[in-house]
Amino acid sequence: MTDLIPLLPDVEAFLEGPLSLRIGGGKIDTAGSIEVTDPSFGTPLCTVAKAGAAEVDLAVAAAAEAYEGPWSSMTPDERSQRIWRLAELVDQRAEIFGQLDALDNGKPFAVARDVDAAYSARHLRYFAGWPSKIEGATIPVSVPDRFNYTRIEPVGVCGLIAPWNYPLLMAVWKIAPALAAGNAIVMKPAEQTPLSALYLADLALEAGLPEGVLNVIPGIGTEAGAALAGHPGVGKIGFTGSTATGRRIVEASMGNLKKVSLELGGKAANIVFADADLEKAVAGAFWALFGNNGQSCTAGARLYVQRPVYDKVVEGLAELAAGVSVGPGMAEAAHDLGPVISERQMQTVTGYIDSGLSEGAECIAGGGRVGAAGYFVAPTILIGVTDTMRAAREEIFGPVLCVLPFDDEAEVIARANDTDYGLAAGLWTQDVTRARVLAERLKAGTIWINCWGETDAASPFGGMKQSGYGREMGADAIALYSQTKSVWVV
Ligand SMILES: NC(=O)C1=CN([C@@H]2O[C@H](COP(=O)(O)OP(=O)(O)OC[C@H]3O[C@@H](n4cnc5c(N)ncnc54)[C@H](OP(=O)(O)O)[C@@H]3O)[C@@H](O)[C@H]2O)C=CC1
Ligand SMILES: CCCCCC/C=C/C(=O)O
Repeated sequence: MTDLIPLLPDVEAFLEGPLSLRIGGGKIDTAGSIEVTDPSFGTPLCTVAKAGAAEVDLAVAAAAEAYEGPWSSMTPDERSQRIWRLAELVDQRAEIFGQLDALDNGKPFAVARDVDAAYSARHLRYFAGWPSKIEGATIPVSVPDRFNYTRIEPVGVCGLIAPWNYPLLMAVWKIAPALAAGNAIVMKPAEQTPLSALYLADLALEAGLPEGVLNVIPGIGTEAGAALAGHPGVGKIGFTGSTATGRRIVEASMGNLKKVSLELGGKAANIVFADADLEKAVAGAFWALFGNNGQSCTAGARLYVQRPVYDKVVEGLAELAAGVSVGPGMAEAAHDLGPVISERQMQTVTGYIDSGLSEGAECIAGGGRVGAAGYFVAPTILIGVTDTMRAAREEIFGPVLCVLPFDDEAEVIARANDTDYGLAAGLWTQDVTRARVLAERLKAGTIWINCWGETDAASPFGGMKQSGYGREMGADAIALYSQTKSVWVV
């Protein structure tokens, strides 16, 4: 029997509910509900309200009212102060957020608190600085006796759709710039992980955001998500999730031609050259995939290793895999990884392992489910993989690393780019010229050189090709949630 961290009284009270929709500053109950599962045990965790199309209408109306009313009439400084205050509250309640994400996502509590919650607070703080810096320009037009300038204005109501892999952080990646640009929000968290977003909506009121500025409506993607994406009152959708769902969102958005930004799937190539600092490269490549249990769009899923160091790298990876500990999100004992998100995801992931093995790959670590309770998959390393195998081409989104040897630079660039995705790529080398050339030639929105997974609220993040479009974070994220107006004066 695993000892579990006791629930904080605030978390117990929150889970007792009602876990209603947060709309217009109020709590709205619904006829239907979502049963949320604890993936660490595969048991029921709680029941939350489920938004349908009618509740999406309500939430969009509440957001529109808040946008037209108190939110737009605040000065940039007043908006800044409220976003900053929200950041402070996220920091102060990091333990609560940590427990909520550990419970419904399964990630280790310490990670949820020290990474997800801490980065979320930092993200909000960065964007809290923006409202007073969103500047238009005076334009040197060649029309005599005319003055032309631009205003950067909010879109209005933004629909934000989040995934389950970083429940709080992915929500905040969108909420923070959308608020900073002056928009009102309807956020739909993933059905598996609605808790931290609901709690954030309560904190937003405490931080002084006017009622209706941040509405949070748990619901099913094909119902509430689709209704939001198709809603004529929504001017912009910010989405993170699968490429397949991204396509559906674009289709649904066409009715009113709303702006859309998409942060989608990936199958990142991570390249270890023979001249790399191997100790760093092996550990870096290991956690590039196994961090967050492989459930990251940026996971370094295709590890290309130059042939002279291939055996040594494989040996190092296997040693690291043998030392990894897995456990329930709320386990008292420190551990590295939790379960995958759901029984369906566990089947998907183990299915990819089986498909790799049936196509001729060899498993040198892990290989399938761990235990009979909860959705645990052992960290799995496949060698003998070829570029054409399904496990090497498709996004697995779980703890499965494919290791592939290569000979020279031109070959590995071509193989790394031979994918429909283009979110991230990385390389390990001590040759600066090679690093510069690969940074140019790899077709991905983020390139990591001698590191992996670094992100910062100030640095743009997003994909090329079918990994999506639009850049979250930094000045680019403000542009995603703004529109430019040109004003002519006589
Ligand atoms: N890029 C990334 O970070 C992510 C990639 N994925 C990939 O997607 C695979 C499947 O995971 P899944 O959770 O189904 O991912 P989805 O892309 O379907 O889910 C992401 C979000 O989109 C919502 N959604 C689903 N269908 C629609 C729709 N038609 N219109 C609007 N919103 C919708 C979901 O709602 P709900 O879940 O409530 O139904 C969820 O909030 C994973 O195995 C992984 O490969 C998944 C998550 C994140
Ligand atoms: C601690 C920061 C992790 C950010 C990882 C980025 C992944 C995004 C995604 O999976 O959507």
